[in-house]
Amino acid sequence: MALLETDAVAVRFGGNVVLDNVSISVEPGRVTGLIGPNGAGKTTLFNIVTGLLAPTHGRVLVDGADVTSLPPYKRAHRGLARTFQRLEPFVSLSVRDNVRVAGQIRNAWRRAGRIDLDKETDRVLELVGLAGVAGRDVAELPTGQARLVELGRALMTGPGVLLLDEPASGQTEQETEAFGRLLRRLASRDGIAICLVEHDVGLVMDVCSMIYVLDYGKVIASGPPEAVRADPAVIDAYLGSAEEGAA
Ligand SMILES: Nc1ncnc2c1ncn2[C@@H]1O[C@H](COP(=O)(O)OP(=O)(O)OP(=O)(O)O)[C@@H](O)[C@H]1O
Repeated sequence: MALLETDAVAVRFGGNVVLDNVSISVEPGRVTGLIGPNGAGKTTLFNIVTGLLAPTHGRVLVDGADVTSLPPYKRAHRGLARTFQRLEPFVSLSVRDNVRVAGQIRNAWRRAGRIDLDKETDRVLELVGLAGVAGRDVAELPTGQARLVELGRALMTGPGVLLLDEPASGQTEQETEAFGRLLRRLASRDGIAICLVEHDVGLVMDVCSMIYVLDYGKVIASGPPEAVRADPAVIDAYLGSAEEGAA
């Protein structure tokens, strides 16, 4: 069963329809891709899912429950976590403290099942590959590693659903390969339902078992990577130029 669903979500800004009848399902244990050209509405959909923006129509369901009218923090309590396209680390803190602070917040929410902060911080830093730079000031890190700090913070909340907005941008090729392995592991081993917005088509095709393609706010295709990659409408709207750009 899907852990996250959007049901016929639509949003309009003034007269501008930015999302139209968007229904997606994100299942635990899988990486689900959300791709499409710039301005297609991917970040807007994340904003609706996390509660930063209210849809004009439609619903957001987490584990079958309608959360459409819940504020962002209540959705976070239900296991939604997100990283942002624009990095927003706490620049005055070390890598370790950036990650640890998210665990403090988690412990403040959950009376039962509080985590051992130091132990969990160590585990997450190791998992995302930042143990070697834990003491560094986060402002000194290159973008690729700074993105891992964001991922580490999201993981400290113990998410059931993880929404990642262009997490590989600014990563080197090697970093992206390691990142792909990490995403697969988070899904298959920890059972997290991951939704990945990413312009690195190679990464998306590699890690996703299901992909939705948005164009001008509409889902124009969905399915496994092979089917999406071969779909003429997708090639026309996005993959032709995205893959040329990446080559
Ligand atoms: N608050 C807002 N008010 C008005 N228009 C907005 C607002 N937020 C987003 N838009 C518009 O909605 C459209 C979708 O933007 P969005 O950022 O969701 O696209 P995207 O698919 O994430 O693009 P990218 O790949 O460039 O990140 C764009 O045309 C954008 O200008």
